[in-house]
Amino acid sequence: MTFSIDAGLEDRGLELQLALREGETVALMGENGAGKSSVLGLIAGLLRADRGEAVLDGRPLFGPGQWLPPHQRSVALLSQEALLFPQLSVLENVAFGPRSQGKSRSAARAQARHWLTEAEAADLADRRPASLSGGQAQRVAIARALAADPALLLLDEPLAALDVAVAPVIRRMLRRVLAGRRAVIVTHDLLDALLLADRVVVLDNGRVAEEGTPQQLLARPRSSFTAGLAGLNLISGHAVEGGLRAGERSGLPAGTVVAGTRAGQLLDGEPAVAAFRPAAVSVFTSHPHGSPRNVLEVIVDELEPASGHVLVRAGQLAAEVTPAAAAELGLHPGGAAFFAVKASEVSVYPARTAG
Ligand SMILES: Nc1ncnc2c1ncn2[C@@H]1O[C@H](COP(=O)(O)OP(=O)(O)OP(=O)(O)O)[C@@H](O)[C@H]1O
Repeated sequence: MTFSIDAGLEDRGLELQLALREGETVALMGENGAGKSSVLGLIAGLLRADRGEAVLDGRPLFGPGQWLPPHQRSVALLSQEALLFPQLSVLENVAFGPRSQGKSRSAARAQARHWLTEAEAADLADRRPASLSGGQAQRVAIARALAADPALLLLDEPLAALDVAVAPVIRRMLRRVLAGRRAVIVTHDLLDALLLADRVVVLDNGRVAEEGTPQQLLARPRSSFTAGLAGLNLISGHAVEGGLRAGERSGLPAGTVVAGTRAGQLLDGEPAVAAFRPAAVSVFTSHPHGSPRNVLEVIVDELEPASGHVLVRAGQLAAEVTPAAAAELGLHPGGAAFFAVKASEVSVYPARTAG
């Protein structure tokens, strides 16, 4: 029992392959505009692909000459906003799915009560949507999505519109109901990925840039997006003996070689990345000649307070210094600086996941 999609949608720049195992929850992440919501739209049947197909448990959702309308797909889409039917009670909202699948009124209601209980919203059964808080409405929306017994659940930033105080409670509930369930969750939040997903797929410009367990991506990020989540500096380029020759997209002067320690199988000339912690970077305002370290000349973009430290941002790089050091060095946006990092602090590994 699997789900797979291999499809393209030209005017959104989408071109992707994605497959889910039985019971697997995948977090779809990436910068704004990377195409995450469009992928959900294709799967749910709100958008039509220009090419390709999607198959859910052996049934084509769409493909050459095939098109299943959204309500026949056994796919439920939950968005940021709960979008409940305002004229129906909470119980009727949740019973709507089973009822339209032909269940009797009493069976549909029993199923609705079950899922309201699962979503920790049983006490809201008789309320009208207009009287619910954002968190309560989202619980009801989750119960409604599950009550339809979808073969695939799609969640588009389900916690994004919620109060910061409510989101953790709903996240915990989602963790329980998503366990062992096949789902795709679009999120910007690392916590959602860590707590809700078995696997993370990172989209960049409509294509899969990277994938792995949340732990794998955080330990060895391969895109600027995941490096940002992991709080690491990332330089992309090609492996050379003893390190990495920075590529054009690194923002470093052409030909810059960053010395580092190889992690994993890597051949010279292979696309690779170098990763290091901002805390491993020492900052100087004049060139630290004679240093055995990598020395990168940068222009400071901004200084950002970060829990007891100051993050010195320069292009795609960051260094962590103490507030006293930032003051002493006279660092300021637009000023030149040198970032020095020991080769032993720099991990160099393949830019692509093996396999
Ligand atoms: N209704 C639309 N009509 C045409 N193009 C759209 C529409 N919505 C999004 N796009 C374009 O499709 C591409 C993918 O957008 P999409 O909303 O899927 O990305 P996303 O990763 O979900 O972004 P975000 O994190 O900002 O929600 C972008 O180039 C976007 O400008």
